[in-house]
This record gives sequence, C-alpha cells and structure tokens, in this order.
Amino acid sequence: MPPTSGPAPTPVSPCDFVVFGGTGDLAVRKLLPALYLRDRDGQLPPETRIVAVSRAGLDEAGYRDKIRGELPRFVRAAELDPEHNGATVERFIERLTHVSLDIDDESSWPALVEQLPVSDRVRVFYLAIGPALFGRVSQRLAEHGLVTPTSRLVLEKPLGHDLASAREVNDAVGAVFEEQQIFRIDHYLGKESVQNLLVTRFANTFLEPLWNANTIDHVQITASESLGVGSRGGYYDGSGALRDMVQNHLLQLLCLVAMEPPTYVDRETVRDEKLKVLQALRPLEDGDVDRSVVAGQYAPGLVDGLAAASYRADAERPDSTTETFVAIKAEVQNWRWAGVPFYLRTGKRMDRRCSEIVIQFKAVPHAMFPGSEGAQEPNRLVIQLQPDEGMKLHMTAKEPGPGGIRLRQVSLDLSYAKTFQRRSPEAYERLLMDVVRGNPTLFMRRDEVEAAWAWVEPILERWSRPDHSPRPYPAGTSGPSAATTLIERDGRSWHESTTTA
Ligand SMILES: NC(=O)C1=CN([C@@H]2O[C@H](COP(=O)(O)OP(=O)(O)OC[C@H]3O[C@@H](n4cnc5c(N)ncnc54)[C@H](OP(=O)(O)O)[C@@H]3O)[C@@H](O)[C@H]2O)C=CC1
Ligand SMILES: O=C1O[C@H](COP(=O)(O)O)[C@@H](O)[C@H](O)[C@H]1O
Repeated sequence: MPPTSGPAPTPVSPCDFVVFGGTGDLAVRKLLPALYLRDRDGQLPPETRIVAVSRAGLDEAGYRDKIRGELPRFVRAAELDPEHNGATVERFIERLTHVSLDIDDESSWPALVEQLPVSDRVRVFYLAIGPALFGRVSQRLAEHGLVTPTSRLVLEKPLGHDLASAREVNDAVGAVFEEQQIFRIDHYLGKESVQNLLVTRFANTFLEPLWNANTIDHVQITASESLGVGSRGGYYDGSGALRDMVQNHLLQLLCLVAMEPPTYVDRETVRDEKLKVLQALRPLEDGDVDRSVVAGQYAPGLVDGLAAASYRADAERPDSTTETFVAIKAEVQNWRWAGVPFYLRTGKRMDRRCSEIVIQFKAVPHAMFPGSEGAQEPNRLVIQLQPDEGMKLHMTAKEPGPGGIRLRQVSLDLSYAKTFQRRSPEAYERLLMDVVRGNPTLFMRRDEVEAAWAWVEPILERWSRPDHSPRPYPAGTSGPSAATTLIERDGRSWHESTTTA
C-alpha cells in the first residue's frame, strides 16, 4: 500500500511542542513517530520545533542521535523515508532539542525558559509523565512565565487514580490553564475506525432507526491484547486494567455507541452527549460488583506456541493482586437503551489482539421457513477497530440450489484497507494536529473524566478489600472462565472474532 494517497493535509500553524517525558516509552514509541509522519507529509511548517524534556543528561546532539536510532523501530520501513536518501528523517531530526530538567529542581528550569523566547506561536506542553506531576509542572510553567494565551496543555491518561485524585489534578491544572486550553487525550478517540463509528451512525439513515432497545439485544465491546505488560510493570501494577483501559478507552467507546445524535459535530456538542451517557450508566452497588464485574490476572501459558510467563513474573511483583483482565456488564438507563446490556471486556496476554464493537440484534420473532428453527442466527454488526479496520454485517441468506430453501450465515464485509487503498493514520497523528489547531472535540472534558471515575469508583472500592483477588487465567487464552459465565448466565456468548494478530 502506498504511504499516503489521500488529499494533501493542510499545514498547521508554526508551533513549539514541549514534550515532558521526551525520553519515555510513550514519547519515543508513539509521539515522535506521529510527529515525524505529519512532518513527512508536509503538515509541519519549517519553523516547528520539538523540545524534549527529561532528567536524562542529554544534549541536543545526544537526543537527536537517540531519536535517529529509535525512529526506524517505530515507523514502518515503507513509510520512513519515501525519498530513500534520509533527507526527510534529517529534516525532522533537526527540529529536535533536549532540555535536561528535573521538574522538582528549581535550578534546572531556566534551561527550558531559554528555549522558549516570548512569542505568540502556538505552544503545546505535552505531559507524557505520571499524573502526580501534572499540577507541579503547570504551576512551574506559570511561575516561569511560559504559559501564553496560545499555549495548550496535553494530559495523558490515566488522569489520577480515582475520582478524588482526578479532581485534584483537574483543579491544579485548572488553576493555570483555561479549560479550553486543556486537552485530555484518549488515543482511542483518534483511531480512524472509532471516528468512523460516528460517521456510520450519523451520516447514514439505515442504522439509526434500528439503534435502540427495540431491535438491539445487547452490545459487546472488547479490547484484547496478546502482549503482556512488557517493561511497563512499574506503572501497570499501580493501575491495572480497570484504570488503564476501562475508565477511559472502553467507556469512551461505549459513549460513542450509546450517545444521542448531536445537533452538529463541534467541540462541545459531542462531549455533551457523551457526558449524558456516562451519567446514565446504572450505578454499581456493592453486590453488583461481585455479580457483574470479573477481574483476572494472567498466569503462565502459551502465546503463539511459546511459553509465556505470568503477570507477577513480568511485572516482578510476586504477590501482586493487580488485574490484567476485566469483564463488566453495564447498563445505560435511558429510553433508548433500557434493558440492553453492554458487555465490556479487556485484557493483556489474551489469545489474540482484537478490538471490536459488536452490535447484536434481536432474533427474528418467528421461524417461517420450513426447517429453519435454530438455523438462523440473529444479525450482528461487528465494527473492527484493530488490527484490521472494517465492518461486517452478519446476516442470513439462502444457499443457492434447486432444492428447498436452505439458510446460510453470510457477511457483508467492508475492509478499510481494500476500500480506501490508503494507510490509516495513527491515532496520535490526528490528535496532535487537533491540539495545534485548538480543536478539542476528540479529547475528554473535565466533567466526562470525572463522571467516568465516579462510575468505576464502587469497583475500585470493592476491589480494595482484602477478600478480593483476581481470577488467574493462562496467558494466551480468552480470560478467566468467570467472564464466560458472566455473559452465559444471560443466555448470550462472547463474540470471538476469527482475526488474529
Ligand atoms: N507508554 C504508553 O504506551 C502510554 C503511557 N501513558 C501515560 O503516559 C505517561 C508516560 O508514560 P511512559 O512514557 O510509559 O513512562 P516512562 O516511564 O517510559 O517515561 C517517563 C518520562 O518522564 C520523565 N520524567 C519522569 N520524572 C521526571 C521528572 N521529575 N522530571 C523530568 N522528567 C521526568 C522520564 O525521564 P527521566 O527519568 O530521564 O527524567 C521519562 O522521559 C504515564 O502517565 C503513562 O500512564 C498513556 C498511554 C500509553
Ligand atoms: O492506553 C493504553 O493503550 C494500550 C492499547 O492501545 P492500542 O492502541 O494498542 O489498542 C495498552 O496497551 C496500554 O496498556 C494502555 O495504557
């Protein structure tokens, strides 16, 4: 597939990106490759600069060497340098500099001030650091006069570790930045297939009349990963799958499926509608958590035929009770969705990498074709987010033949790659450009983040008690058997996609 063949992107305004945590995993693996790809496609004006900040004692040349070495690991070879002469990469590398700064060491801040002379250029402070530092960084930025009217602050998730800490962080950054300057990132919202969910729902007429409890039996949202925690055990052990994936990514997907059509798509209307969904989630009482939520933790197993270690070994936490898997039955209490369960599921070290949304329609009310009892499965719309973006509508058709009517399950299959013959940009590419443009539509507003924390809070509270421990599941499987029971108890089953990666 060619690197890009779509319309040329409109360049954004000249900008200074200041990446706190510029040597970290997120910056090196996601942010810099995304900026590189936007630069390669001509979207970054020549004056654009990227100032990486960390405590590493690197000078400009040292940081440039580091990123020159790392970029090919995270940008596919076919997309790295279309000219094959290194010039595109070098142009990007020359935008980079590094400031060695300890956020808590006052004496190291002047080095950053020096890099940011007074200007009305857009200034993006990207906090790719832990949320405990967000408030302190904001305060120091203000003390050093670095916050201008055209500055924006990007906050990585998870924002806090519970409702109280999220409020504290929001208060602290809100004391320095206006809400419209704050971009709380959830990279799932930047995925092409997630944005297409909105377009599919609201730019077509055939689905919307069916999109409710009259026709839909239930919804499943799955984000399963075959990878384990890798080198992120230090962070992950204090987080777990509920904070890492459910409170943000999975609830955001649920909102996009369940929300009412906004009057038009703009910075506040979509977020207003998502907030209403979060507020309509049925609160989980104590007993509900034990009945409707399953926590799991991966044990040793086999992944792609190779032995895989347990989470406790991967994270080097021999007694950890942190969950690496969560399954939840949620309900949206409103007119559209009354009685329709939303089953959410996410886990690490599962049997496949697959993120998808399954809309399961109700069964036909009456089997009218002779011999068709039990031969007909309900219609199902599967929205595949990754690894292959697409959409499949499973339906029943007549099998061709001269005999009687024989029913067969078939699917209408839309593959983005085949249809558009174009690379889908990574989520961070789209979101970083939206930050520069000052468009917060695909970012989480303060009230949304807090409403999401408020909903997961009873689960956190229940799991903090000593009688809770996650159920083990072998690495390379679909999670603990209790997750199967959770859905089978309702006479339903998890959709297991056949795509593996
Ligand atoms: N990695 C990922 O895929 C994702 C990460 N996130 C979030 O992004 C944030 C960063 O994650 P990640 O990159 O994995 O973390 P890392 O631990 O890999 O990187 C942290 C970065 O912050 C710097 N840093 C830490 N403390 C200070 C300090 N006091 N002063 C200056 N710099 C400091 C570190 O550099 P040094 O130690 O040299 O100072 C390093 O560059 C976290 O909040 C995480 O939850 C969110 C989604 C995905
Ligand atoms: O935010 C996170 O997301 C990734 C999964 O993202 P994806 O785009 O690969 O689906 C997850 O691995 C990580 O733990 C989490 O922090």
